[in-house]
Amino acid sequence: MTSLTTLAQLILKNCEALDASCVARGIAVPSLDDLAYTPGSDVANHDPAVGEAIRTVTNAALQLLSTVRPTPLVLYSLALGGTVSAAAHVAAELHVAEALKESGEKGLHINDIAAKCKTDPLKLAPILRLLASHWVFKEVTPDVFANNRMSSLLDKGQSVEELQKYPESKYSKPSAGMAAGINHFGDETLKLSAHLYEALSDPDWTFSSASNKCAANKAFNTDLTLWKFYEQPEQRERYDRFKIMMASAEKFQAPDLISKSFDWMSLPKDAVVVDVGGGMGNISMLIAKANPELKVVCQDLPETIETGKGRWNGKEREGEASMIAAGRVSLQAYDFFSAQPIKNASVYFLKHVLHDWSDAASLEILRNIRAAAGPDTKLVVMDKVLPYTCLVSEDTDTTEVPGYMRPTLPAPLTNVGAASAGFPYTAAMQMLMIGNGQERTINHFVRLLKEAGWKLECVRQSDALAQNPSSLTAVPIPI
Ligand SMILES: C[S@@+](CC[C@H](N)C(=O)[O-])C[C@H]1O[C@@H](n2cnc3c(N)ncnc32)[C@H](O)[C@@H]1O
Repeated sequence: MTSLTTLAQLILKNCEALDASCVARGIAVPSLDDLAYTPGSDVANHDPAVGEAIRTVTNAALQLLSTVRPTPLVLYSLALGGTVSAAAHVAAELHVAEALKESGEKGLHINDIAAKCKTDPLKLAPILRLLASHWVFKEVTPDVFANNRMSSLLDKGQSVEELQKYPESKYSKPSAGMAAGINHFGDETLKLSAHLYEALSDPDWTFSSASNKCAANKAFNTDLTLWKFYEQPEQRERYDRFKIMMASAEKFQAPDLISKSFDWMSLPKDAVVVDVGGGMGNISMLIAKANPELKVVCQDLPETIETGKGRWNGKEREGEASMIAAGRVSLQAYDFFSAQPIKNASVYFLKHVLHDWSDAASLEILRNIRAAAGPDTKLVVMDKVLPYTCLVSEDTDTTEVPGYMRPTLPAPLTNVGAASAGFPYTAAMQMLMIGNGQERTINHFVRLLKEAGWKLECVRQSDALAQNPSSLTAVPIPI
């Protein structure tokens, strides 16, 4: 039987290890009341042992909280999670963090904050109080709020006056990526979430794999896929915000993610790597820079390829422009639902592509590549490998994929997913809502690839809980 103290002891043991790691790094354990966040000041770093201890603390603390709190209350708190997202969205849109910047730890009265942010103090107060109860902003004295470590991340790097005068350039500073993400989640994600059941319960949509029969279509009352919807002139602000969020999210990924995604050195000189659905070519450039003997072709839809060509033209990007001039990187317009024009490439690389699509659509993409593949071709898929929330032992799971990291749990923990603090599962929900897409478990990948004529040869993972995308290498099999 699990006692509360068993859980508490697990937390204690791992907190001691984290304290020691902070001492060894010469940093203080950060306070949630710190006035600002600075990169590198988190307890978390890239040390795997630190990551493991954090996951255990997270998991044990969440299990402890869910155990001691009244069960109906735990469920209601979960169901009300969307209100926090809405509150953070309002705070970021009204520029509250910027309004509080000057007043430091003393903070500002809610009436003054509301006046600066041009809103009603009686409406803003409950919003800030909900956030403060989650350590985003701090109520320093009654009705007086100040910034803290978490709310400082909402600061877009401009004054309230500038932001109000030029709203179209509110995300122009590098620090605005976090606010772009908060506003995307509080706008699109929240709207889509509210329409998920409507999409699932529509009798004509329930079993549809079409990417225009999902929550996004109900939420925005459109027949267009989300990507086509975004391309409409009146959706420009949302689309730009999405791109800024994606670009800033890349910074949180492990820096060696791409170099470790495949044994690039094993390829012969002038081997062709096709980055299918490669966007504007960021990843193609990374591969080509690290492996100057390869020829990398980035394929994407015509509009994206055109934008990409402009992007690698400027003076500040001479390195990239010269790789294009030398033919090391090229950009090619191509729709991956049609026949693949490059035959027998050494590698077809698909990063963050398949998760956007249902199984039916993914099979089409994979089969088009399979038809172009030669006997020595490798397929590299980079996506999350979604962990099961239950523990799977080697005895019960017969999947044998070299490199697959089976999650483990110290007793008395019972929920693998809790250690991830939800992240891969919320991503899976987003994929479902934006286009009937899927984040997939290892067995799901094995099945899907096999059906398209590929055998999953190995997987490279930096962690077992999908905090980073994994890289799956497959080889063609007879169809
Ligand atoms: C999530 S992004 C991933 C981009 C890039 N691989 C990365 O990881 O940064 C998905 C990409 O698929 C592209 N895409 C969507 N539909 C496509 C299609 N039918 N043919 C080719 N590319 C497509 C999008 O334009 C977008 O660049």
